[in-house]
Amino acid sequence: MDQWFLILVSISISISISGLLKLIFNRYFINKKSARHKLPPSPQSIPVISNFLWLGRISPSNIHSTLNPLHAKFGPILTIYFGFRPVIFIADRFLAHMALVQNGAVFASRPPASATQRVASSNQRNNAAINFLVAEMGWDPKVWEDPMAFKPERFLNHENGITKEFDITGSRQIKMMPFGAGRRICPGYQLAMLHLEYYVANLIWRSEWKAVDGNGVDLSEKTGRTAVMKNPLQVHLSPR
Ligand code: HEM
Repeated sequence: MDQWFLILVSISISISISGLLKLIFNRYFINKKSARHKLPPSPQSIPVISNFLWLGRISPSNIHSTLNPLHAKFGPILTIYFGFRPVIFIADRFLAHMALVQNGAVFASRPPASATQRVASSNQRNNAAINFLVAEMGWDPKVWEDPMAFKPERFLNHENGITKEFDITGSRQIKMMPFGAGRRICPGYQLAMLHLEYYVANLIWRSEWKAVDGNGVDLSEKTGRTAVMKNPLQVHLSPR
């Protein structure tokens, strides 16, 4: 009986070890060789250990501080392995337009929702998840003058003396993409825009707003699960 038990345990251990070795071999030798020309650059890392460390290092609250230096070094598109899964990060609006609008059909599939993928709009091609760093695009000073300032008039386009609404769908070029872009753009974006405008217009129409200390509104933000006001707005509200 004892002998059979030992034999069974030895067989299970051998199978587990060979499975693990095969996974590592595939990931580091076969996949890397065939994917070298396909996947964007990736930071050098200690095999296996670093892959799992990224899982803890990149979270919604520190995604920008972790990725910014990597983008500065490797460019606007890079690959990070989360465990054995390649995750591609795109921080450039031209690349986003190329992927989501010009090649929309190729990038139209989606993975199941998970914490990191909720950070930004994401797609999946084969086994690689692709994340678009939408906040980076919306803060680009090359596109937006003084991007953090409250200037609602920047969303109005003037063409041949005619004022046109800003194209939030990014169909011609992406300047910001709060609703995604291309084939899988949020189908509720028009309803959402209407609702938001209606909501804000009513708040202003029905009530007078005065900052408590008489100062202006502080638009600086901090990141938690989502971006929130660093110094929350305190106001005196009175009916008009
Ligand atoms: C301010 C409000 C809203 C924002 C910022 C927003 C943003 C988004 C974003 C970023 C996506 C993902 C796009 C992508 O994967 O590339 C999305 C998807 C989606 N949104 Fe919205 N959304 C809003 C309101 C709404 C409303 C009001 C509806 C429905 C009435 C809606 C329905 C959907 C659906 C069904 C999808 C999935 C589309 C797909 O995967 O093909 N959204 N939204």
